[in-house]
Amino acid sequence: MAVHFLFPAGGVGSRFGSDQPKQLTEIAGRAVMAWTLNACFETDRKGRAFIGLSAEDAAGQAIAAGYDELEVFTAGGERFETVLNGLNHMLESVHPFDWVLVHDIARPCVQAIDIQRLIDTVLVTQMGGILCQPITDTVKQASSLQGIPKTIDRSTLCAAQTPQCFRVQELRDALRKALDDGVNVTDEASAIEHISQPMNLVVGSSDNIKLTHPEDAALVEFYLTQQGRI
Ligand SMILES: Nc1ccn([C@@H]2O[C@H](COP(=O)(O)OP(=O)(O)OP(=O)(O)O)[C@@H](O)[C@H]2O)c(=O)n1
Ligand SMILES: C[C@](O)(CO)[C@H](O)COP(=O)(O)O
Repeated sequence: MAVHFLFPAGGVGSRFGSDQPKQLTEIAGRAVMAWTLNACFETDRKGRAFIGLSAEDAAGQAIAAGYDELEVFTAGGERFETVLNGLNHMLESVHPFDWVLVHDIARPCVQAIDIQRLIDTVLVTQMGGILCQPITDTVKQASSLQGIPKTIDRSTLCAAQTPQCFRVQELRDALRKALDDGVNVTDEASAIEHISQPMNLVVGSSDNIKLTHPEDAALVEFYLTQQGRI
């Protein structure tokens, strides 16, 4: 079965706060979305690649047009809607049992070696999986900023990254069910958890950060430099 990429790229970056979608931010002369796509296309994926963009995002559309292998679909108002649009679009022409790697366009420091390890794990086990990172801080349960918070055993916790890889139809159906059931879906794994399916947790790299706040741009540049990509 093929392994495809789906890039949700319809966000506006409200927490980043610039006057354009954050994935258009230039780092060392190249847009964040281009750094992300270049890293992903270094992998041995043997599948197609789809990107969800807003119709108003002319600059994003222009960058996407520079990649022959990218197929564009229309993004939704929320991340899960973009992913759902993409999966529905894919199911018109790919095999439902194919695998899809969903990767935030806003994670430009992802390394091909980590994506490849996720792909290999999924294909060997024939079970979906996600890249993740063990939590290093002591974690408090804090429903308010007062009172005595509970400390949570961090050995049971990890931070979810992307890519997250599942079968195309299973993920589409799981996302739909999660939405029908009113479950808050911030990543693909949330939907798969809701249908009680197991998945692989593949430890990735701590530099696979998401460009979220303005200060993350300097970190992205630092990590890309450290990786020898700048
Ligand atoms: N309607 C949306 C919202 C988000 N995303 C994508 O989902 C990924 C992760 O989302 P996030 O970091 O939340 O991006 P934004 O929505 O752009 O940021 P913010 O929440 O700060 O507005 C990004 O690649 C973003 O482009 C998307 O495809 N469609
Ligand atoms: C998918 C994700 O990047 C995994 O960490 C995350 O869930 C996106 O959600 P956010 O609320 O926009 O950070």
